[in-house]
Amino acid sequence: MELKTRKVVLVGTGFVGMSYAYAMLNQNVCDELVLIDIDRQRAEGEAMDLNHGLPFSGSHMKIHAGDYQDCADADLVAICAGAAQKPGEERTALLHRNAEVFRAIISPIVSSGFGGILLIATNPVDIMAHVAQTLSGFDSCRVIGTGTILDTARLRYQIGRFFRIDPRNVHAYVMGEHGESEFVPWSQAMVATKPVGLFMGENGSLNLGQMLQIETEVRDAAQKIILAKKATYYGIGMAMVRITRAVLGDEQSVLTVSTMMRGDYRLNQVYLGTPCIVGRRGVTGVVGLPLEQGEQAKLEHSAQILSGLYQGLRLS
Ligand SMILES: NC(=O)C1=CN([C@@H]2O[C@H](COP(=O)(O)OP(=O)(O)OC[C@H]3O[C@@H](n4cnc5c(N)ncnc54)[C@H](O)[C@@H]3O)[C@@H](O)[C@H]2O)C=CC1
Ligand SMILES: CC(=O)C(=O)O
Repeated sequence: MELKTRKVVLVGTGFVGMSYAYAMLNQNVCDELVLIDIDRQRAEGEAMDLNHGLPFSGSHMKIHAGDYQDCADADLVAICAGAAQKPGEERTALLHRNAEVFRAIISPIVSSGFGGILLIATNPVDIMAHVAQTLSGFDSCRVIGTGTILDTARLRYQIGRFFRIDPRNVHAYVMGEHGESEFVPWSQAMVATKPVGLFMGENGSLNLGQMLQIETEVRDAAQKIILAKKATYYGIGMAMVRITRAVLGDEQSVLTVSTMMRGDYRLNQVYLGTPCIVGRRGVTGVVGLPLEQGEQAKLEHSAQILSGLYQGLRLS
């Protein structure tokens, strides 16, 4: 019996796209990786460069530049195409430019007959995932935004550093918009199974002021990196690989991706970041955390901002 190959198409071979591709190669995540960019020459050059790393990787991945017809039999299409923030610019300032980019990209993906999962990283990612879902007409479970997975990684890293604990043993989430209105539901933050407020590490326990400081550092991390080196890409590239692995391996992993709320947290018809169950069929469930009243209000505030911006596009 012939084994089914795992095929991924990447649209947008800039900083984020190529960090994703490089991590995909190093982690040997799929059998075929196709690179698409409006700048075909760039996609071809990137494919050549990655192929020259194959002899060092232990991977047999087939990597090549392609076009939208390649989406027809792909398991997952990842989109990182579009404009990125300049120093001081908010993610939401990119909305209209990137909505135009998506009008050009989504239609040929759909026309190819693509039946897999769409993974969106382009900012502002929650609204861009919603735009992709509307333009494609796909069931929302098949259209996933990277949401707050990167912010959550930044949070886990910061809490781990404070307590000198492996971040993989920190279970805490950033929820809401991947942007200014995101927040940490501290009532749900644990080290191992112990609430973060009760945990004692080498530096003692985490007080409210320190929690606020960590939350602010997480929220401002992107601006700080963009000011220092123009763009952020390694973290998001690896986060996208994590989501891709969950989909291709049908892992049913809990990841803070952006998905359409359908009555979850008493919210409807808005994409935002929340812990979700991710597998072969995309998002198969939203993990409903018992948020405190103030945390629920922050989530609703985030939803209101995202919903207003999406509706301003007048797509449907
Ligand atoms: N979700 C997240 O957590 C993160 C999202 N991002 C976002 O990812 C996006 C990409 O960022 P970078 O890679 O740094 O930008 P970049 O400018 O390096 O790359 C963008 C690529 O998109 C391509 N492109 C533009 N229009 C296209 C079209 N119509 N069809 C095909 N390709 C097209 C460009 O040729 C370029 O290669 C930005 O929107 C950025 O804000 C960046 C970091 C984290
Ligand atoms: C650029 C961006 O969205 C981030 O690094 O969080």
